[in-house]
Amino acid sequence: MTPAARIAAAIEVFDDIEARRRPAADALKDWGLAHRFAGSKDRRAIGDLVYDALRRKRSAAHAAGGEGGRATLAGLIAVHHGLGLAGVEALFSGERFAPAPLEAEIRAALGEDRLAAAPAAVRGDYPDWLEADLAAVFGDGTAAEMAAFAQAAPLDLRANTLKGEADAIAARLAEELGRAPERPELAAAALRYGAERGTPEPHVVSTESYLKGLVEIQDLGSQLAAVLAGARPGEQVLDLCAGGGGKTLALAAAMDNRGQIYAHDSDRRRLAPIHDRLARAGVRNVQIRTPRPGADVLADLEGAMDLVLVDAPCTGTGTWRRNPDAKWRLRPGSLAERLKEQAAILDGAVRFLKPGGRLVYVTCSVLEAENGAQLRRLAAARPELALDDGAALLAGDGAPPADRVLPRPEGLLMTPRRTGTDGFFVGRLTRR
Ligand SMILES: C[S@@+](CC[C@H](N)C(=O)[O-])C[C@H]1O[C@@H](n2cnc3c(N)ncnc32)[C@H](O)[C@@H]1O
Repeated sequence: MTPAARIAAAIEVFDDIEARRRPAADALKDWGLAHRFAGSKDRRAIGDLVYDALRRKRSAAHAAGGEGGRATLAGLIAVHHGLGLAGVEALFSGERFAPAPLEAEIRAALGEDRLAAAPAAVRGDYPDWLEADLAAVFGDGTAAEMAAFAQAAPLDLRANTLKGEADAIAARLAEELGRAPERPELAAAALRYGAERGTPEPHVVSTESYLKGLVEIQDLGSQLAAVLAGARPGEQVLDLCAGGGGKTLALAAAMDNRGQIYAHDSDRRRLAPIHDRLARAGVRNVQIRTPRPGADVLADLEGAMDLVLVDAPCTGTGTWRRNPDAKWRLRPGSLAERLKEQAAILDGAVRFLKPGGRLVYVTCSVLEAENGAQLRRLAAARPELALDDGAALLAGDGAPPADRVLPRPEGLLMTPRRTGTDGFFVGRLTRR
């Protein structure tokens, strides 16, 4: 397919996502099934365009003075991909399989610099209803912080130190993929393949390193959240919302397989992949506590934990680089639901702490209501808990330097702009 034909396909898929309010992955899959002539390179390029257009939906459409797939793709290519009006006109040629020539209004808008004077929510590509929440956290930096959420995310890996040295694992992966990973300075075990337009993401999951459990796919922010949890060899640790076990595996590596981790999730289907992942990674200090109807499967852990990790269900605003369609689907009602769940989980987590035990709370959200406000509420309701600030968290081994995170009174925030990660909040309370 020509570059112009790929853009025409991206416009079609984008409009399908918008019209039917469906996940981007489903719309792309359907397009692929209906256009079997398109090769894998074409499908990937179309997918990249669609995801990029979703990340920059507001700013791109605004720059092109319209809305919908045509305006958004035209604005994306002119402004964000740097091709300018002439570059877009060459692609929107109306020739076979290319998009039809630009409407006069789009051409006129692209001839101006409409973004410079646009409101922060347009420049930063986020929904208006979150303006106050985001400004409360980022202040004047809101548009810049959120613009970083509109960039494509790298592929981050964690070298599994239970199976080898990070340097040796990086070298092996470089050989298998014919491309050396970067080594982000913020975590000793982190490996990274940057997202470069036009360069396909390496197929890590088919490498021997991956199949043998030498590497896990995990955003650097998630890796750092596990480091900041501060699990030490020999401790008793409850991973209360373990899901597929991303943080469980990182905790086990930090503990060098010593001590005990109990991995639980209220949803047994979410927990299901953890069995294979633990085996592949050579983890031996995890007991999986699968929920059973009517049973308290964690009753014996009451008052016995050095560390309880609550990696809470959240709105996922921190993952908008990877899930840009979720950014536009999020509604106040779902935020309210997550807030209720988080409060209930936090309240329920306290019973497991032994005196001196730490409750570490993690979300992949940047919204204050889901983060600091939850911990302030819990600390006020439970005088036996002391709320630690961000500085205390950063004093631990392997923590990122203070100037790379946004310190908060109740913990700290990582963001794409500051930390080069997804958005993550980490806070900690200690039982007196
Ligand atoms: C952010 S995800 C966990 C991700 C996981 N820790 C990881 O690192 O891969 C949040 C998880 O919380 C679980 N969850 C929701 N409500 C819960 C509850 N009341 N108790 C325990 N887990 C819960 C969800 O099923 C979901 O798997």
